[in-house]
Amino acid sequence: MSGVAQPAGHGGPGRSGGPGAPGGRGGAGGPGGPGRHPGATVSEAAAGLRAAAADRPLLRRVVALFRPYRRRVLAVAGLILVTAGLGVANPLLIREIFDRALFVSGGPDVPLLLVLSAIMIAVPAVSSVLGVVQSYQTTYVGQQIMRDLRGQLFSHLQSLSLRFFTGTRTGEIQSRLQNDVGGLQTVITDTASSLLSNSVILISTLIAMFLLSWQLTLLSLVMLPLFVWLTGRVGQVRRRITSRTQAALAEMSAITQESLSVSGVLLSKVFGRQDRDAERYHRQNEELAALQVRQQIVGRAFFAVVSTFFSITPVLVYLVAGLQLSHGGGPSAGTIIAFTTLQSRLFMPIGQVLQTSTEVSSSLALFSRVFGYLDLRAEIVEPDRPVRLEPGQVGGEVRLEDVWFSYGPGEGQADSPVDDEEPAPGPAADTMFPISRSTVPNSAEEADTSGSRRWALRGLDLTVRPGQLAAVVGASGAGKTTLSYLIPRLYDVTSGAVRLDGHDVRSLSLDSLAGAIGMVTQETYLFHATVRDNLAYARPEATDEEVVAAARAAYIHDRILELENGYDTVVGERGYRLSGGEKQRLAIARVLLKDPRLLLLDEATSALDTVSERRVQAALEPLMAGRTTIAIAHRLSTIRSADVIFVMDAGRVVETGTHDSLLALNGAYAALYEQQYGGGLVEARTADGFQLTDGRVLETEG
Ligand SMILES: Nc1ncnc2c1ncn2[C@@H]1O[C@H](COP(=O)(O)OP(=O)(O)OP(=O)(O)O)[C@@H](O)[C@H]1O
Repeated sequence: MSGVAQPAGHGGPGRSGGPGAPGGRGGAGGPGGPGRHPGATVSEAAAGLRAAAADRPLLRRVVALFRPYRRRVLAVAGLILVTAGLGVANPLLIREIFDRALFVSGGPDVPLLLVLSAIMIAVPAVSSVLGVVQSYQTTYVGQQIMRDLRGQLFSHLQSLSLRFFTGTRTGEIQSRLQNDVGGLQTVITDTASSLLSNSVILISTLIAMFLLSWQLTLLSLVMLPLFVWLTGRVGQVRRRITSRTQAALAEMSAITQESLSVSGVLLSKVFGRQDRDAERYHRQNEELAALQVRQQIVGRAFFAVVSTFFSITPVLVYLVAGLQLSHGGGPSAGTIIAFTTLQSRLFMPIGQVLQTSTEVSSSLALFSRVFGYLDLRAEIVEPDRPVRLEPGQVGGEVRLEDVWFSYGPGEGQADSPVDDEEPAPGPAADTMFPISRSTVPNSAEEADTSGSRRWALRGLDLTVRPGQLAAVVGASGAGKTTLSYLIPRLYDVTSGAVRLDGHDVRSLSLDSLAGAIGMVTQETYLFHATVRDNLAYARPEATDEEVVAAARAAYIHDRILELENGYDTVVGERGYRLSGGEKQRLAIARVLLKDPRLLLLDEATSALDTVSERRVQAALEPLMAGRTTIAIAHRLSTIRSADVIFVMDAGRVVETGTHDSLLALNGAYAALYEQQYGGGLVEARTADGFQLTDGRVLETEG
């Protein structure tokens, strides 16, 4: 079976990077993924760098992101070279001013002083203007790349099957889209340009210093190893704290998503677990606050050390220059001033280059997390030359042939490594879905004992002819919903085939397949938008009259008119302002508007009260008319009027027939009819009782 997969070795989806991570350049926690324990540091950082070096393909991929913007990138590089180079001009000019214009025999050379001063004013002014242009270009390129990545990621995630979404926490997906991609912004805009500009500053400063005095330059470099060591150490500590900060941020975002969503709030209120959720949140919150304090302090301590170096090194230069002068040689006053000015330009770039190099591995980790999502293999893909079903020509025959389906080795885990997955059957033509029988047990017993897979469907065969109403009945967990998911390819079969009008659904174009099928699921999802927009989602080009006609047919029109703003009323996210039955009727109207040839209906009566139940039932009648309907049936009337009933048990169809023929069989269906429908007395079970077939209602207590 194929599956969406995440390349092994990258941080799991449970952790997110965060641009909010203070002090960090949005770096993630290194290739091992954040959230690692503090402890090993030098070897850890070294391993990170080795991993980064080994990650050539990743680097190439990162570089490829810049390709569409290469002209701008080149322009930025040019600007960086110029501005960083200009930086050494002023210190050198200082020497000229001191030695040639100010302190010369016969008094200052005023004309030269004016010329040099004018140049000294012009250089920083030009440099600043170029700096602004450079910032604009860098930010622009960074933002474009982020936009591209976000767009790609969003579209790609949309193309993934339900398997991915059932196996991944929503908070985590959001975190990758926002925090990880967001975290890359600083990496893209800052890391590369800061590496380049600091390198240029460093090299140009060193050259200028050597030109002024090689002896004093060597003296300045004596302190360097200590400085390098210290910077590296601080970098490691900061990186470790950043990793933990990101882990805390990701956890907090997942907790927020879980406990502050409508369903989450409902659940915690009903179970009285708000305190526990709050405590979990507070724990992470506290850790985050403590980590941020540490991060600030480490950063501050680092700058304290850097400024101490700044203060100390000129003193050394003065001392050595004094010694040289007392022996009759030594530099001029202008040289000393120019030299110490240059010196101050030396340490900051060294520190930043070192810091950037440790951040490179973090940045790569962040990239690999984003690429990890982009690399998740879309399970549901179109063949190269898909068959298009023209809307008017769909007959509506559905056939399942020896269908086996498992939610996967990881029980719905979308991001298990690719290697663990079996190869997907290549979708091409109808006859091109050979499944190695070795992957499919010969019998359910074999499947049971193999232990490696739980089969939700085991060798299902069924045919629903065009225009038929097929009822699927069976105990909870029998596989009814799963069966309905395979027809619109929300999942692909593990083996066997699902055919629509004789075409394997895997050979059809995805939009024509979606166009042919309408689905009313157990849980109705409504967007945070107006009633009209929610209805028109099915067919954006529908006229107002068509929308109203669909609502009327679904017996929801009058209720809509009672709402505050009628069709323009905004229904809350997930439609919480409407009752379950009203939402179902809206969902029915939505599908009516779409007018699909094939209807998949999950009749969820247990969430309705008896009054809504009757209304929904009335709404369903026009919906089922004139199309092939496969109903996961909970209403006796649906079952009785069905042309064919499939009785499912443990992933198999155990009986097939009409109501009468199945009763005569006196098997599983007859037992279900007796138990669930009181031998024909009960029409449907609802949240508050039983709807009886003679129209009466039996309310259960409580
Ligand atoms: N996303 C999933 N991941 C793993 N297993 C799943 C998933 N969804 C369903 N299952 C399992 O597959 C089996 C069939 O489930 P399915 O939802 O199709 O049953 P059902 O007959 O529709 O039940 P119900 O009437 O309660 O809705 C069950 O054992 C269920 O636990």
